Amino acid sequence: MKQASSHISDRMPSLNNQLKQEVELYQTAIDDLQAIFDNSYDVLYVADGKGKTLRVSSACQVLWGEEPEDLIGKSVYELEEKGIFQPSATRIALEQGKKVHIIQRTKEGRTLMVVSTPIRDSEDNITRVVNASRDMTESHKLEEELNEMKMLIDGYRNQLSRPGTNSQDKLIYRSRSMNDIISILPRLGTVDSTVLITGDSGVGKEVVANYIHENSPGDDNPFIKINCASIPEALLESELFGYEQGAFTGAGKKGKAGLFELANEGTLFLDEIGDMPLQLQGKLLRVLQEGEFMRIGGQKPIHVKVRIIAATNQNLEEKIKENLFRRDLFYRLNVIPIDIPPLRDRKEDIFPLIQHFLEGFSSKFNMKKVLSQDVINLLEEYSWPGNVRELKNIVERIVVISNSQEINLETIPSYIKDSFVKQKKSPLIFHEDRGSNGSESIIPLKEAVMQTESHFIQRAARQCSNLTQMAQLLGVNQSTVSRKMQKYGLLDKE
Ligand SMILES: Nc1ncnc2c1ncn2[C@@H]1O[C@H](COP(=O)(O)OP(=O)(O)OP(=O)(O)O)[C@@H](O)[C@H]1O
Repeated sequence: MKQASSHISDRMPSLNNQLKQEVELYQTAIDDLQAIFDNSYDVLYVADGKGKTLRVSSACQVLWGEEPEDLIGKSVYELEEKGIFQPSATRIALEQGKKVHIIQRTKEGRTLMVVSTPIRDSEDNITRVVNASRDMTESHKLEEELNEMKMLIDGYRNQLSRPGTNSQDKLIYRSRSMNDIISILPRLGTVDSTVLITGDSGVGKEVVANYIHENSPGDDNPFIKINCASIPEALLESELFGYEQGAFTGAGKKGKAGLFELANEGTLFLDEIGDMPLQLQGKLLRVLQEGEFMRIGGQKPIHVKVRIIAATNQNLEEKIKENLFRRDLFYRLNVIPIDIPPLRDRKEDIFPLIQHFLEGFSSKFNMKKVLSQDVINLLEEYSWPGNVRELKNIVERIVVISNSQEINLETIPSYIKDSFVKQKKSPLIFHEDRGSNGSESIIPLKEAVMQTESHFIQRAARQCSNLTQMAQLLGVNQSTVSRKMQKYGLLDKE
């Protein structure tokens, strides 16, 4: 025994040396591992089989806003509850007993992709969970921006395919009243003042709105239209202002940009503004005044620069009296009022419109159609309660149903012909005056001749664009037309 102990003591110096070397080796390995731990591209986080934090990279400060010493020793369950990270990858890996990939949000507002791997001992117990967390905040933001762009594109596509847009329609007019209106429109394109277009249904309010946009310098900026009467109130709000994710049951996962966002830097055409619900009128007024609004369920205001063109066929003053339209919104919209007269008050437009639609439908249906003079006279004298829309529909109808190349009176719907019978007036001659007792008044023949001349010259003037055409139509020479126009005060005074 004595011999043996002396033998060990003989070897002590060399054993000490060996141990020292091994300790140094371990120390170097630990230092290397620590360096890898701290400098790995992913932030590493190690917990034990109960979820207690054992070790964490020094970069944890950036991701979770905590120093390593504040985390080490703490349970991941406790940290998750405090919202340091949500959800805990370690907890999920322990629950599922296998490697998991999750997206984690941190209290610092970061988005992490975490791969959590459980390590098992020889008896298959989980002794460690190693998490590698990668900061995805930037790429997540990019993804959100991409989604936003996709939504914008969807919105634009939606608008482009939305039925009822008629930006292809040319604006046709010859009357003085329309000429006065149209002449100011190009100037409106250069300013961003709000325009309110009023007029009966079908007079061409939307065509005028298109014209303003197309004749403005920013005509390639968005021009978005919405009909406030055709969409239920709840839907109208989300269409106009958009919503955040989860704002209401059925709201899309990613939220949605509204038309105000889509129309940014461009024009939003609010058709049938008179039908906008009161609650939304307030929200619209705020956008007009402050240039900002919030999406439904949103917290942060969104700034937009949108030019508003609104249109209505209702009497907004009346609606204000009935407390159905906000007076302050009316004033804010009515900066540039445009009132389009009904077609019956601008008969000079009827013939060029007929010609325009006749050409359009003839070429659309691949037919060559002309109207008889009787038909033209009748259509010119009709009162067009549905205005240009009705005229367009009638022209389409008679082009389609007439068998012959020349469209004659038989093809005209009877309600148009009957309207003259009811009024006891002939579309082919001037209106008959009635005396105070209701009987037809007799006027001197000379005056009757003058009235007839004046009437037919006016009618020819509506159909023709120059004196030569008028002379041809009336079967006289140009100087006669000119002289008679002067006589009846029908020449432009300008
Ligand atoms: N001056 C015009 N020139 C050519 N087409 C016109 C003109 N005015 C109206 N139209 C046509 O008549 C139809 C009705 O016009 P529009 O939709 O602009 O009327 P609106 O006043 O906006 O009607 P509503 O009040 O019912 O919305 C459209 O097909 C349009 O293209």
